[in-house]
Amino acid sequence: MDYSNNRYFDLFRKQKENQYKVANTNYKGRTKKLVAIKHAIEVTYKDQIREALYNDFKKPFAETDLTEIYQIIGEIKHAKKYLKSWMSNHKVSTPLALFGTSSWYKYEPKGVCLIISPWNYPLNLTFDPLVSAIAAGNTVIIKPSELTPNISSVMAKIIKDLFHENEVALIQGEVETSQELLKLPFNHIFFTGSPKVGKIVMEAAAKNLSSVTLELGGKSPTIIDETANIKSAVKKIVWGKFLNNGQTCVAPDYILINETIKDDFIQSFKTQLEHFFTKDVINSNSICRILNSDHFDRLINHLENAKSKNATIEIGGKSDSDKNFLEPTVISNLPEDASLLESEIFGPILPIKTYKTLYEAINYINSKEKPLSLYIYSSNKKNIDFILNNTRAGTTCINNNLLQASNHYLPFGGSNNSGMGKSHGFFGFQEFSNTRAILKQNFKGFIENFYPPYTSAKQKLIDLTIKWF
Ligand SMILES: NC(=O)C1=CN([C@@H]2O[C@H](COP(=O)(O)OP(=O)(O)OC[C@H]3O[C@@H](n4cnc5c(N)ncnc54)[C@H](OP(=O)(O)O)[C@@H]3O)[C@@H](O)[C@H]2O)C=CC1
Ligand SMILES: CCCCCC(=O)O
Repeated sequence: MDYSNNRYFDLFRKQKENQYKVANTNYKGRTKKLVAIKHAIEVTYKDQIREALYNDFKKPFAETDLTEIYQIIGEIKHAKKYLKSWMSNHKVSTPLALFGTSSWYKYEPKGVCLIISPWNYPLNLTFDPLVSAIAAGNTVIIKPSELTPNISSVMAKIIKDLFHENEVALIQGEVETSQELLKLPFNHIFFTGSPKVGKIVMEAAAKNLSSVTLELGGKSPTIIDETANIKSAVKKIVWGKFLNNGQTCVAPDYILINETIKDDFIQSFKTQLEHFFTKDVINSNSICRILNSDHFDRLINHLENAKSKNATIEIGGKSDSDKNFLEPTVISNLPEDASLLESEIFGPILPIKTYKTLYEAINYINSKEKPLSLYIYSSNKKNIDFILNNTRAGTTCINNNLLQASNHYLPFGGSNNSGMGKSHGFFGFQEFSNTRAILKQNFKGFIENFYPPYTSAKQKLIDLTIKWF
């Protein structure tokens, strides 16, 4: 296939020519690169990162520190701690029939990789896979979102500071840039974004049989049963829902609550919201803005759709289009065809559905696509086990939310429509590695007894081997 007319082919070719030099960097060399990234984001560029994300969509410094910078530092510390083991030869047992051989497997780099990342946690969701890719010994081309230009420019500076373009390069650009890059025969593509675009990426990857990791989104349900500690559940859900103003892939998308505790939940929710953001939410410095007018309009359309179907606005509902601001809003009595119950909300609106029995709640969840996250608030182990055993999800938190995305020992990712492949820690390292099996013939063993010609004596030996070994 001739890629020479592709405007990024020259860069791709340089990385391809450089891939074995990068691949053969030892443990110390790879951790040195990771430590350089850690220093850049927690010292050299920290203020620029904070300012850039504030200028992109008023992300509070505290949230930048916690959900962007800290997440990457944790990922790097984790990789540093375990990379030597991950990179080692992993010996395996030898079956008797293969007597005379020894076997092991090792993780080898996939080669030249592409990372396409979204706008909502741009540093975290670009550098987290980058840490895994570097730990696994790959070269990387990065295409961040055009929708957060300030942080993309800072990330470009960091990458240019630390890497030659034949190892890691960041290309700023629009959708057309992604589409042009997707035509190239990358060894692996790590995409984070919507299921809609995930399908486009997977289709493009198929043309070159590039392997993919798809970190997608979806409607993450939160079940609250009658045994839940309501006050505790509300505090966690208000935090998880309005962190990044609901623009979080693992945010609780909607609530399924036992009908007997709905009113208590609403009352407690109102109190908690005021405690976090005061009554004057629009001027709170503890909540970011909706990214842009497109997303603002999308959310207002959801609200108008709900009102047109006589849904109940339990909390909030006020907006200010000049500031892309929508109050944290809780809505109940939504009909099944309400748009809020159909597409991922990705913003500060929380639909509430009541249920009579757990079966009803589980059947509703299973009528939808498999979610990225499923949350359970309950103090009844039987209920918790029943939900876990009768639903499917990429990740789950019990009596909390979001935290499963911050434990580097856990695999992070979706299932089917919410994604494929996993990231974070060892799982991210594996995504950017090919597991190579190796068997070595050390001395004469059994196997040559089964070579042709197949005499009756050999057939007897084969029968014995199958029966006993
Ligand atoms: N599983 C996870 O870890 C996460 C999943 N998500 C999901 O991502 C979505 C929100 O992020 P968002 O950025 O809006 O997602 P999009 O899918 O719209 O965009 C993701 C990336 O793909 C690029 N892109 C957009 N359209 C195309 C196209 N037609 N061809 C090639 N590339 C394209 C975007 O570029 P540009 O922005 O420049 O247009 C961006 O870099 C939500 O669904 C959310 O659930 C978000 C965070 C984490
Ligand atoms: C708390 C950090 C979450 C990052 C990925 C997301 O849910 O969008």
